[in-house]
Amino acid sequence: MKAAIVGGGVIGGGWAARFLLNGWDVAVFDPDPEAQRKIGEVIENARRSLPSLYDRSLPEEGQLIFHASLSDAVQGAAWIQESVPERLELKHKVLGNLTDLAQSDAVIGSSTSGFKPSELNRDGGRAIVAHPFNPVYLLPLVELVGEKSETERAANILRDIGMYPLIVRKEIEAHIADRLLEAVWRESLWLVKDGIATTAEIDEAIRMGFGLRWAQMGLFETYRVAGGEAGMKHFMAQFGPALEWPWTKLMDVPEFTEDLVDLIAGQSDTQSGHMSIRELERLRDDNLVGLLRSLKKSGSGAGGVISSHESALPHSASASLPITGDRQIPQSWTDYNGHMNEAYYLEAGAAATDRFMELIGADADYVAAGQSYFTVENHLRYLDELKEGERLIITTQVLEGEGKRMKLFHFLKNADSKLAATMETLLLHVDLNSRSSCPPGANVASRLGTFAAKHKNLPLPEGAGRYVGQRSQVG
Ligand SMILES: NC(=O)C1=CN([C@@H]2O[C@H](COP(=O)(O)OP(=O)(O)OC[C@H]3O[C@@H](n4cnc5c(N)ncnc54)[C@H](O)[C@@H]3O)[C@@H](O)[C@H]2O)C=CC1
Ligand SMILES: C[N+](C)(C)CC(=O)CC(=O)[O-]
Repeated sequence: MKAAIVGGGVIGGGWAARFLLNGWDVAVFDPDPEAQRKIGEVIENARRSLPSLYDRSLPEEGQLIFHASLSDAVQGAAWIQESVPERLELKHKVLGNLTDLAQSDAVIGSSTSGFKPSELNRDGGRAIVAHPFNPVYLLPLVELVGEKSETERAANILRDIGMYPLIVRKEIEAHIADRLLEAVWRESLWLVKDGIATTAEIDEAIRMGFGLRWAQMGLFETYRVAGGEAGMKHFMAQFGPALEWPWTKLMDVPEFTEDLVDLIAGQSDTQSGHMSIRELERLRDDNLVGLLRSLKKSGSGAGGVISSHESALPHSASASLPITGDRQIPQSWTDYNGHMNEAYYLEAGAAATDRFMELIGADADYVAAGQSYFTVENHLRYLDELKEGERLIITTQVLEGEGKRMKLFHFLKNADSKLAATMETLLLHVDLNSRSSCPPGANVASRLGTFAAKHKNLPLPEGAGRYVGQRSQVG
């Protein structure tokens, strides 16, 4: 599949990375002579962060091509994303050209933060609004506005690349999220202008408090909980009157005088000027990956989107030993020594055991029906360093698979097939109701038996059966 990115700045670069890392070929058209360098840097950031959200590998990267002509860029594209600056006359010109050049079944999306489809298409265009959030390669939300069947078609494509399409029921300036953001932005500008708070203090007010809540429950669910046992009605009775006092400046907009711009830009330099924009982007991305990975555990908010995208990604396969893990090492798995922390070798090995259980039919349904395996012993050997962003591939050999016992040997290798660790793990089959060991069901026993019989012909892996501190036999 091919996507064409028209305008490759902050947002176009993010779109390019999102499509590319999900296996699409990407063609870019942007007259800026620096566009290739800038997009290259955004894609580098995306490569170190997006795959770290997943415990499976993403599809192989597509091809990235820069074109000097708009018609070459859009030729054969199934998705065309316009991300030129937010000026209506420019959007009209570009979207008009795109309507003429695009293949008839291509989705044409506009990244516009505020214009409505009826404004964008005034000169005969056929674009829908596909409004993303920065960084586009990590944040799933895309607000879709436009004709129903077109937005539904677009939503399916966006889900396939791990995004969360939110179809907006009626067109309105600034859609949903930017209306909310603008209210916070407007109030913040007043607080700085009136000398109430600095940019740094406002950012602390957000990130030390409600910013943390919003990522996992949003506004209404958070306030429902804040109403205590009496819930939303009590919350509204208690805080409703304050809306009329009012606490806020509502629609007043402070004039962007030179003084106000200097004040805000100066405070922002004091607050964050010690880091370059690229460094700030990497800090933001690492934090987002950590937050999103936590949300993934509970399936909350954007974490649920990543889990459902992950479950649609194919597992890697091999002819010899089964592949039970194929993933990128997230930055959050590394430690003060600059490599993957020992605890995460166990996490990766445990995930490989879970995957092997699925392969023999001891999957989520089997567990829900009351049977499972418990790990009773592990032996991990740390043989080589693994670094942030490296690919980790795990294969598994069955050493024993009879009756209640299942002994597995996981090989943890990097992309160059260098062995970084081994994990030998002994599990017992259990009845989850009685919490005691028992033989597995016939299907699981048979599938495990097939693996065990096949792997019996393989040599015993070097290191199998070792105890802690055993001296090396070599040399
Ligand atoms: N920056 C943000 O936080 C967000 C921006 N948006 C929207 O995305 C769109 C783009 O914004 P940014 O990426 O921030 O702007 P930007 O200024 O970073 O990038 C715009 C790019 O468009 C290119 N361009 C200008 N004229 C062009 C033309 N005729 N054909 C092709 N390329 C052209 C420029 O060279 C530049 O690289 C706007 O509509 C904006 O409202 C949406 C979500 C967030
Ligand atoms: C400031 N902005 C209106 C361009 C912001 C957006 O449109 C969305 C975002 O990523 O914050």
